[in-house]
Amino acid sequence: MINPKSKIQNPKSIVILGSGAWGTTLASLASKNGYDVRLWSRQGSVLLEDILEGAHIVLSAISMKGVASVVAQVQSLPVSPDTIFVTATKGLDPAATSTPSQLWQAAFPTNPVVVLSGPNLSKEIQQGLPAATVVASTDAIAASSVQAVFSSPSFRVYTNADPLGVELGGTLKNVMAIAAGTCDGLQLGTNAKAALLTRGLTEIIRIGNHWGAQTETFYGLSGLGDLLATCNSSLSRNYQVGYFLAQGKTLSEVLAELEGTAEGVNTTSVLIQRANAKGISVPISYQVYRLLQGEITPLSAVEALMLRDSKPE
Ligand SMILES: NC(=O)C1=CN([C@@H]2O[C@H](COP(=O)(O)OP(=O)(O)OC[C@H]3O[C@@H](n4cnc5c(N)ncnc54)[C@H](OP(=O)(O)O)[C@@H]3O)[C@@H](O)[C@H]2O)C=CC1
Ligand SMILES: O=C(CO)COP(=O)(O)O
Repeated sequence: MINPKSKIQNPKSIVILGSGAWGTTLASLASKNGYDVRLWSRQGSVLLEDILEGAHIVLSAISMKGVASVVAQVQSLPVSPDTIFVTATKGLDPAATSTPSQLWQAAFPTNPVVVLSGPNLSKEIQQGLPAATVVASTDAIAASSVQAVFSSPSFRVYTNADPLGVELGGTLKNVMAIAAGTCDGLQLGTNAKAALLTRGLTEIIRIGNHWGAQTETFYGLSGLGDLLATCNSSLSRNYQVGYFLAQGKTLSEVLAELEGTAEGVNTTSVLIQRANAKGISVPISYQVYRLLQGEITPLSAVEALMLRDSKPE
């Protein structure tokens, strides 16, 4: 349902929370478009309350582990009811099995909330390579406003009215990226990779539908698009986790050497918790879970998937 509650049609002032790889990249895109962009980090000297003053758009690029606490901090401060919140986090909250946009919307029930997600490896975007993304909201005006902030000749932004589907596509593909990295690390070949990604997408859609997202969203940029990008790129931290596990490293060794956040590790646990509670079949995610828990080797995960009971596609 379209719920046009946004009153800001021409935002000028953008605050970006989180100065990691993605927050910095998005700040640069909006700055190049002439917006007044303020980047906040918990390690910086500027107070959150000062930086938020007068913000038309507040975009969170905080990794999942920090989202709930940052939401609570922002909620304790005076924020205009017209401020548009944008979330670019690709994770699931362990405590509530909520998505980041659900956390923001619960804290700010009358503000517009927009999800930004797509096949967006930040290093490529920083190099000015062409890319596309999706901004999704039940508030069409808010989504269009955010589209204008980030659109450029090298960054094509589409709107979408299924924020949950867009958000879950970007989040759940991280589990498959760990599986894909493992597949490549074991040198299982192109057929295996194609089978993995195709069945992985089926699994993502099954979970997404159960959660309330629309099937067609997962065939778009934020679903299939991000699945292809992340599962085929050594730039992806989630892919790297799988790849190095297949090389025989332990998860702690891999995470110690990893540059930035691999959200898929936590997402896998939250997903399995939810799938078990709701009785959803998630065979690939379950093997990723067991691999991350150190319960099985990469090769035995492959064997477990291949030896499942025969079934129709
Ligand atoms: N990098 C990419 O290519 C893309 C990333 N994303 C998603 O964006 C999110 C961020 O990713 P990325 O920027 O790469 O990750 P990074 O690890 O580079 O940055 C994470 C950011 O979150 C901040 N943060 C973490 N915990 C807290 C907290 N408790 N309070 C305040 N700030 C906190 C970090 O602050 P500090 O530096 O102080 O620790 C840092 O600014 C992830 O969900 C990721 O999946 C989405 C698309 C592309
Ligand atoms: O989400 C991403 C690309 O769309 C980034 O992937 P990683 O978090 O695995 O690096």
